[in-house]
Amino acid sequence: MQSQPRPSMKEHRQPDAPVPVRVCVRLRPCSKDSEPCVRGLDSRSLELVNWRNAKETFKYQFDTFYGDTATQQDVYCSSVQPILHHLLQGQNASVLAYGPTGAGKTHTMLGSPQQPGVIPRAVRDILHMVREAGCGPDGHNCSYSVSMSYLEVYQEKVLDLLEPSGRDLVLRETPDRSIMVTGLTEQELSSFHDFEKHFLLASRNRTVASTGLNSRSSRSHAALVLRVAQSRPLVPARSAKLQLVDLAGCEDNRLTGNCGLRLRESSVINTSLLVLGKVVDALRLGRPRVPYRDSKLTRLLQDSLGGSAHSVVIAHVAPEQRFYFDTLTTLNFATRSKQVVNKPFAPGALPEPAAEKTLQKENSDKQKQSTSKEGPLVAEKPLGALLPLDQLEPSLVQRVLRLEELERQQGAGHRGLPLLGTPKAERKALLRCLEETQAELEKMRQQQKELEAKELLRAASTPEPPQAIVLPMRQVPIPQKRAPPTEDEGILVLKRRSDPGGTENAVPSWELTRCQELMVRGHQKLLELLNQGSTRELLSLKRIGPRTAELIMAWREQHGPFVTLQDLQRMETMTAKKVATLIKANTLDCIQMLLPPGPSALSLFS
Ligand SMILES: Nc1ncnc2c1ncn2[C@@H]1O[C@H](COP(=O)(O)OP(=O)(O)OP(=O)(O)O)[C@@H](O)[C@H]1O
Repeated sequence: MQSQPRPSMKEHRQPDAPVPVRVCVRLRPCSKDSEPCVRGLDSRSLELVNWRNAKETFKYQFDTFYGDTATQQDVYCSSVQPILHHLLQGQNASVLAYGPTGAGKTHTMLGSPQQPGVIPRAVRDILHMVREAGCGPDGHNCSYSVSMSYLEVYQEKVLDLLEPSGRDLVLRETPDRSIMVTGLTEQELSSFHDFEKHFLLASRNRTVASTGLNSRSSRSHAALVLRVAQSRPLVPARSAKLQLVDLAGCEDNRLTGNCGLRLRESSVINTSLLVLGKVVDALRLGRPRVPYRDSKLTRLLQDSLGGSAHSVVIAHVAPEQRFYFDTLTTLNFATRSKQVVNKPFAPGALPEPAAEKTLQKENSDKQKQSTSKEGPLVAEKPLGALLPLDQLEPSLVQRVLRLEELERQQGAGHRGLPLLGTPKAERKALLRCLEETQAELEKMRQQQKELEAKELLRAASTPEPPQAIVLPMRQVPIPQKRAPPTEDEGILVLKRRSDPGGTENAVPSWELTRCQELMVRGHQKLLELLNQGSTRELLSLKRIGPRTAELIMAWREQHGPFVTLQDLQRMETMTAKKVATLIKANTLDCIQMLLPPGPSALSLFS
């Protein structure tokens, strides 16, 4: 099946005619030691292996597909350059680089001195265009000026990169429904040299770090904003902006090996990209509420998606099998983005509320049209390298199933976007299982709340436990079964009795004391391991087998870190009893990790 022919960007349009978001996909070259699971078919389509059936592939079609041999010039000339002239007409434009970490977004947007990307090329062309342009769109003499701003959205904060202050800048909607960042520095550009000077300095302020998948991974979404202002005698000045956005990549933290701060960053990045997906869905389905405000990123991109800009999404995919899931989600995001329609207008020509309604309807009509004609198809010729099911990580299978469930909830399954082509009966069984799990989870959450409430009450009525010191012990047997007559949990530590009148040769005497503080620290250590430990570290804990370790990793990725150890109960298959046993089995070991090396006497009781 073929997609609707999409209007070329160079076509003549009515000034306020709706324009679909243009969507391109770029495939990064495959690393030497890996087999690809995706390949290009022609200049618009590509195919991705169907992991369920070795003989099938999913086929996708976009406005343009750039294979692994496409150059920076190819991408720029056919996808970005054609939208720049709109800036001189007072209309906004944006380019969004989307895709998983390490798939080549920064390469496309920024490139290198040898292979300059979209940003330097666009700046050079815009400066050239305004120098050449002698008159405005209506033929009157006018003068243009160009300025730049550079910002990043890091951990849900909008930060100025040109003059970094660490201040979270406020996003506001202007009367012409464009989004502006208050207090963001703007630098006038009169030459490319000016741009290089400011941009290079500002780039050092951008948050990048090394992860398991990319030695210079962007830890934030970065947007370069170029503003082209027109001024004419006797007419109010007007301006248009070009947003060039290098989105941070969605991250599979089993592959990145992220922990600590990197893991927290990753969780915020993944959440904002999730909201981006919801915005795209709301727009394409013509929903009355579009959740732009649910994240800073989507609020910033309000113009670009469903707004007034001429937008291009360049989705990036990595061909290696380990990126399979990310490739699948990226291609599906890109497919959904094709159904978003924008309505560019020049400032001064505000869209009427009625016109906005029409735009939403157009989005929804376009969605109906394209879903009945497009979508991943099963290709006749299989892609050589396949991903056998038995080699797939269980967590990958879980994520795919979750995706299917999402798809079902959005009602897209029957409209030509089947992700995996799961047979109906199997899909039904899986969905039933997912529903049961959801119900079970809800029940557990309730139990958790009740437990927490009880715990709070109990803590409030318990007096402070006595302080105890842990001392190294030599040749002193630990009485195993002696527990103090109290219901409180604690750690037994062997402590030297204070012996004020003792002589040098006196045999020291010892006593067992309960120490709650140590246990709290042990629990904290355990929580830290559960939140930041690698799969190997998780497996080194007692009562954690491969499946539980996988579940913990998947949970962390989807929901962020556990706040308390009791949060473990929110995971599938973890009952309150199992969690209690797990905690008890590991607390002593965790305390031992905190103590200086050497023998010590500890015993746990509850
Ligand atoms: N089309 C390409 N041709 C050659 N090399 C590429 C291409 N795309 C990406 N690369 C290389 O792959 C590596 C990762 O690319 P890049 O840093 O652009 O990924 P990214 O998607 O921006 O990742 P992150 O989201 O982690 O910042 C870089 O070394 C880059 O030079």
